[in-house]
Amino acid sequence: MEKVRIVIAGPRGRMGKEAVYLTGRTDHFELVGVLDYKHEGKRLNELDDFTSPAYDVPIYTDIEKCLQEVKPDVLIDLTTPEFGMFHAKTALQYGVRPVVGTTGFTNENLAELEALCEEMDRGCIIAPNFALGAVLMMKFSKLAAKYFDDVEIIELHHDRKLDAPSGTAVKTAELIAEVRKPKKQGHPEEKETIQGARGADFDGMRIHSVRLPGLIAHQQVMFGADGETLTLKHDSYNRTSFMSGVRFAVDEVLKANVLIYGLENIME
Ligand SMILES: NC(=O)c1ccc[n+]([C@@H]2O[C@H](COP(=O)([O-])OP(=O)(O)OC[C@H]3O[C@@H](n4cnc5c(N)ncnc54)[C@H](O)[C@@H]3O)[C@@H](O)[C@H]2O)c1
Ligand SMILES: O=C(O)C1=N[C@H](C(=O)O)CCC1
Repeated sequence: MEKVRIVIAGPRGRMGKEAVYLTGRTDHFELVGVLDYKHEGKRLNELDDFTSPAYDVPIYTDIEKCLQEVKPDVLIDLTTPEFGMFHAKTALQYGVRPVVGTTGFTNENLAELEALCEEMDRGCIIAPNFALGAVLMMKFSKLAAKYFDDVEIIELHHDRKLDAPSGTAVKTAELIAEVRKPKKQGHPEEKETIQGARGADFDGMRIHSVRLPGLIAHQQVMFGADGETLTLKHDSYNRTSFMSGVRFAVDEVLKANVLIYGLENIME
């Protein structure tokens, strides 16, 4: 089997580091370079967390130079929305398929990438959550929303997280909105005595974001009806939990020539 040539953007980050280790333990993956905003000209294995010879690859700060020199098949981005968008666009323009875990993309970003995939005849996967259990929680939430119109999403993350609500919560709300009868929840005359008490409003349903040290990534989707509640809950206790989804996405993006937003679209 030919190896998949991979570049990782954000290799020193919490997720990027796990993705680098994933390439080290996956026989058909080959890390061929990384993209950082510093350390140009160094080799990744010169840095403390990556001393294995498997990580003797160049560090680039210029994406175009990186793509021209190492010619990857796939670029995995785990950075920030601003750079994630720039990396995904540039990769597609070079015929390289992006797998993006970075969250915080706007609908305009998604539309732009969708058009670029079509123009370049290349796939791109944007996965707000790579944990397979979290994807199932989202799928089950959509199923439950056919029967329950009242729902609140409570997402809980570590306190280093930049975006709120989480990409997972937004995606869950979007999936629910596809099937839920439109409804403004709560009492029609309810008033917040402290601003934000009822959370963010998405199509009349509420999203609550909790940020605490000690947490990694967690979500509860709570449905209510007369005399009953149904709670769907997922917890990631470490970042290795995301890596089977990253491996799956890399294998799938090679077969794709369109934008895939969410692993639920390719998980049967
Ligand atoms: N899809 C998922 O399953 C999933 C899981 C966890 C986190 N995330 C998302 O992934 C992203 C990263 O999360 P994290 O916890 O690893 O954050 P982090 O802050 O630990 O890592 C981000 C890394 O990006 C690097 N970076 C910033 N600008 C860069 C640039 N221009 N070029 C190259 N590297 C650059 C930073 O140096 C940093 O190391 C966030 O958007 C987060 O929401 C997604
Ligand atoms: O740690 C993060 O940041 C995470 N972000 C994703 C999101 O925004 O949904 C997925 C889980 C971890």
